[in-house]
Amino acid sequence: MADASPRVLLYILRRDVRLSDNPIFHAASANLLTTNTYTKPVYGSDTQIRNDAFIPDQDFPSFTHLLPVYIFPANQVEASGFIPDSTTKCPYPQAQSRVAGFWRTGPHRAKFMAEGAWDLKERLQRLGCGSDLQIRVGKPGDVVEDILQWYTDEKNAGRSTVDVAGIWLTAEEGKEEQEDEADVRRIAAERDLTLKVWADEKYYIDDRDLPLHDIADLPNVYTTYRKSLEPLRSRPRPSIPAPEQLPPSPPDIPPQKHPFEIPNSREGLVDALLRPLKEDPKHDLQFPPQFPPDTESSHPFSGGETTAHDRLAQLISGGAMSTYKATRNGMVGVDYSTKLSAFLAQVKRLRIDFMLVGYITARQIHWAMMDFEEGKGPGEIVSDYGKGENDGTAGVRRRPNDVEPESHYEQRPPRKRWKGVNESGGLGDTPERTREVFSRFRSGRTGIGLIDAANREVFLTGYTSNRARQNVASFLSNSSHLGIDWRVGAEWYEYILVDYDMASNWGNWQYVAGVGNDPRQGRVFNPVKQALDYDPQGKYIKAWVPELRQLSLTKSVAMSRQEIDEQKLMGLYQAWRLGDWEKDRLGLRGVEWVEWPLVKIQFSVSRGRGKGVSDGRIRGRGWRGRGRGGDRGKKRFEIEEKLGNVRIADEIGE
Ligand SMILES: Cc1cc2nc3c(=O)[nH]c(=O)nc-3n(C[C@H](O)[C@H](O)[C@H](O)COP(=O)(O)OP(=O)(O)OC[C@H]3O[C@@H](n4cnc5c(N)ncnc54)[C@H](O)[C@@H]3O)c2cc1C
Repeated sequence: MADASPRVLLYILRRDVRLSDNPIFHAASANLLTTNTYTKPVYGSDTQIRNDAFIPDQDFPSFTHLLPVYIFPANQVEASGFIPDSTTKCPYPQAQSRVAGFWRTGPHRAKFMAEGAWDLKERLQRLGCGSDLQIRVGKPGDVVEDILQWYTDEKNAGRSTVDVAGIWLTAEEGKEEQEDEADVRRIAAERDLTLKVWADEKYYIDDRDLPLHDIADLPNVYTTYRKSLEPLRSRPRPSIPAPEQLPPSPPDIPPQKHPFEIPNSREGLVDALLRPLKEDPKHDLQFPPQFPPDTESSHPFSGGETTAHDRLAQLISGGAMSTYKATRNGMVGVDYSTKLSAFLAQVKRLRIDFMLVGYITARQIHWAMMDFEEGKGPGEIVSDYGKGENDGTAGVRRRPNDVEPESHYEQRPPRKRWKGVNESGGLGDTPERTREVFSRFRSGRTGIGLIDAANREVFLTGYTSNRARQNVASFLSNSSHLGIDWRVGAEWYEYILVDYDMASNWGNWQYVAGVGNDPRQGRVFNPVKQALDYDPQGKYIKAWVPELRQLSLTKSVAMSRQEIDEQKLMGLYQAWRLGDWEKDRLGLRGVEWVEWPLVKIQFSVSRGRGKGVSDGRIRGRGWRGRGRGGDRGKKRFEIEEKLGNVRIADEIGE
């Protein structure tokens, strides 16, 4: 006779917090099929299933129940907010960064993660098969140990009949994640339990389809690698549909171990994550940015698989996906770029690949675009519907993503010297002064309009465009500007970004700071020139630096003809360049970031052979980058830069 004891499979979720395109949930659902407790779901006719990924094999333990557990890892997310009694000490060290001591997860991402976990909990509950997500906090090894020990104790005491059948989790290659995995592996071995670490099934292009035999064959340059994979449209494997049934949660569920308590609402979860951040004055700035009136966040989304798919549908049916190539360098509004990064980023990821995985997968985005290109599904009113790959969808497939493992950044030989926040970088700098400068940088009070707008935006919303990030990273790390240790900037971004991803963040910072795999060295962004190019009417700067909103940027040149006043524009880009009369009028006389900017960039726009400036970009001699040559003749301004012997970059990567 079959053993009637419930046999529970423990599934430790990491950054695979979604129901669809999730190989483990799919396999657990397939396990139901093999144990014939329910009828096989009928999937849409075009949906192929990744048979080779999840057909139960001999490694699969037999189980009757599934216990999905999502853990807020205590080394990355501050756990003390889950302790209701403020006199009890948290058993874990504070989750702070190594160089500058920031919290590793700031308020925007903490909220997004809580929302995402809660969304999955509700999605599982809505299946109506008794499945549910358990949320825990701690070191993953400790949480697994506690769960297993609790079942052993309960069984020994005759209070439960549940046996643990095995543990499943997905592989991750970050250093910390590998240590967690090693802990779980050891614990499973000590208890003679089956552990299955699932191979990564979630990349845009599956490992098995890469044209490489060995990681050593990987080109150093991203573009070379990407070209080796063209055409991208034919590459990804089908994604996996969401299961319609799962094994139920076990009858007995271990509680969260003392001293932590898990709130039983989404709001409670958000509060617990935010409490330590609110209570710690250390990261308070003297002048923290305030949300400007009438400015809207470019990233108004909540976390989770549900919102991710809503956003994807909206991008396709609203046409933004098709216009992506033309708009992706924008900075104002929700639709100039996809804003999918935060949904994708809830996974740590290491190797070079195209996109990240979390609440939604790159494959899912790809297949939604394929449907659109082939005239299936939503988007009928968009002109490109059914007409194959267009510039926009091709552009999304090609987003660059050259990354490097977090563990490597400290091992890189220092090719440059930077100012340090804890000790001098050996440049005659003092840490106190560097901290002061860095504090003004974070507050958006450097005096450089584009940088200040970007830093205020990211502080207030957790998001800023790729264009802005490139400028900010260059401004902080480059010796022509602030020359501060780029790792401090990367840690700040780790804290503040809603879409922080280890690989994308550290990889991009390395790249911009000139310590990455970049065939061209010595890139410096001139944020004034960049503002001219990408914010020619000052809309972005005015949105986030409201002190400058009343600055009129036009002048009359003839009856009823207005022209951009380049002197005023230069004043918007660097307020120290405003005349005293204008400063008085705007109430900016004596204001630190106006009168004493951290950097003065000598940059002028002088009339060339042509005349006037249109509402488009102003271009200068020697201009490189977007639309190279295409606008020649339309705008005739000459731009003089006096940044010394440095190369000015317009574009990073592609
Ligand atoms: C200094 C710096 C730090 C960054 N930190 C992060 C980070 O922590 N997390 C993160 O996801 N992105 C990071 N980026 C990359 C990029 O800025 C964001 O991915 C992008 O702005 C997110 O907006 P989006 O989803 O609308 O992008 P889209 O332009 O719509 O691009 C689509 C997707 O492609 C990927 N992508 C786009 N650009 C890049 C890029 N340059 N590098 C890597 N992936 C890219 C993202 O997954 C993005 O969602 C960083 C860039 C810089 C310069």
